[in-house]
Amino acid sequence: MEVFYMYLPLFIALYIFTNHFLRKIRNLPPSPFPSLPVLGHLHLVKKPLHRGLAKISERYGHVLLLDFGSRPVLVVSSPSAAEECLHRNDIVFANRPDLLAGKYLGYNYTSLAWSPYGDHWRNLRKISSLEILSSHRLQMLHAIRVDEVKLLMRRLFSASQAKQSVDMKSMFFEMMLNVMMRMIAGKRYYGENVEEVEEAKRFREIVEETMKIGGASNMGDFLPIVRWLRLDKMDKKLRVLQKNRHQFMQELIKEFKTKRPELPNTETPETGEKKKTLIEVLLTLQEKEPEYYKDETIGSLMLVLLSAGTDTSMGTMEWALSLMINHPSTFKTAQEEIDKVVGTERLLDESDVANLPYLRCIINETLRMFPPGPLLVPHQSSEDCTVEGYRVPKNTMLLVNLWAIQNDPKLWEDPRKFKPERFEGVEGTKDGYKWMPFGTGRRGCPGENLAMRMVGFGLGSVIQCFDWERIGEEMIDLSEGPGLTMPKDKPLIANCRPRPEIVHLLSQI
Ligand code: HEM
Repeated sequence: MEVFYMYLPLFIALYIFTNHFLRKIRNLPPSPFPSLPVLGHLHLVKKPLHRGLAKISERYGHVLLLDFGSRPVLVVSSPSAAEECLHRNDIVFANRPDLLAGKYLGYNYTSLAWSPYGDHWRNLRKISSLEILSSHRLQMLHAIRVDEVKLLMRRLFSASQAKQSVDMKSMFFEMMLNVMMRMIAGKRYYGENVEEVEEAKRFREIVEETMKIGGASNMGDFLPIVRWLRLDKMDKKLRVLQKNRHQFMQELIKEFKTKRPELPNTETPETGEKKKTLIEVLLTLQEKEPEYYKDETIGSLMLVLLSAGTDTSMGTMEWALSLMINHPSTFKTAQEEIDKVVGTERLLDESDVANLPYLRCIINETLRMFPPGPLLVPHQSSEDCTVEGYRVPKNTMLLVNLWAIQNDPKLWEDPRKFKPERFEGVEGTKDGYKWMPFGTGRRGCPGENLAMRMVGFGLGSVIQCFDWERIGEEMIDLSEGPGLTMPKDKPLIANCRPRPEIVHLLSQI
């Protein structure tokens, strides 16, 4: 035994060096030295993950193969490498890794966001695209978004009359949740005559917890020993969270099945077409194919859309308004643009956003600096492939460091400066994978159209109707908090004053 301990350091050193040289011989992408037994490169990776990985890439290169414990992880942080993965090798990388989050929150890898590339995923994606996220559907459900933006304006107006500061994180969240819930299940949680406060609180906690622990930074995913010894309690946390999520959705489905709420204004006047919510469509499909469209499948799809749609869009509006309050001249330019295009005799409508290029530049710049998916959602290779000449083995997890690409000083002048003007004339183009906050390719975000409409509409309206001020001398704190969707560390609390020229419109809402 003594001899074993004597030679242990030698064995470890031998393992590390052999491993390192074998990588070169096998033409694998570069990786920092050393990769330790058991830990791999985890000792080098600091949180938040996107920043920690950006530091490593700065030093070792924009295509890296890291060992997260026992799991090989390809980290790419340049537009050309991202293009190779998400365009040239799009199908190869269209899988998701088998992380704990996908096991628990993704209904054993069967939900839209976690399911492997294949027929089941294609079907879920088709249903969500056709039945809720297509331009046609979005147009049909336009009235819901108008209602909810008006409700937000009314609430802000009342708060300003009462000289109260407003918590814009909550305000935007509540608006987004109402929009999503009404489009999905014809139900709202906030507003006058709504008695669902407890349910809304429950769902908010569910979304917050999902974004906190639902990602790719759980140690148990990489170090089996952590799971076996239950050192990070992650299995338990995820199991409890999933129980709550599942229960919430099943109650919603049950309520819908027993009451089948009559939705107001369910026909489009122009076509007479019925405005079905997603849950109605899914329950109709269930009648035809009960084996496939189980309550669990229906709940899982609604959960993915609700969680993916609410936090991301809300966060973008919150960051954008925070940035503008810190940059009053940008805010003024946006307000002047709205006054010129929309005027002060009517409220801004979603359709106006197409004619407000500066507002769109502000949104693009916010998504560049604070992308809600800084590492996208992890992908995984389904077979061997090559990236920038290196061999990437099957079952390698892929992290595209979008944050690093979108904040790279070699690609962007003064990347940490808020300069919406940089998007003038080029906005809307993907510009060679330099800017892709919604990802791209087969697994790219299916909600981009809805998100851009809602963010533009919500943000444009708060700019048109109110002037904004900080609550104290200090600038709005722009620190990032922990969590999947890059939340602000501290919620945005601010004062709003209705603009005198718009008061007549606000008092009529
Ligand atoms: C500002 C708002 C949003 C941003 C920045 C955003 C961004 C993203 C990103 C980066 C991904 C991962 C892409 C990849 O893995 O390559 C994604 C996936 C996804 N997003 Fe969004 N998203 C937003 C809003 C929405 C909305 C409103 C919905 C729907 C209601 C939605 C539904 C989804 C779904 C279902 C996926 C998983 C797709 C799949 O795995 O096939 N997102 N989103």
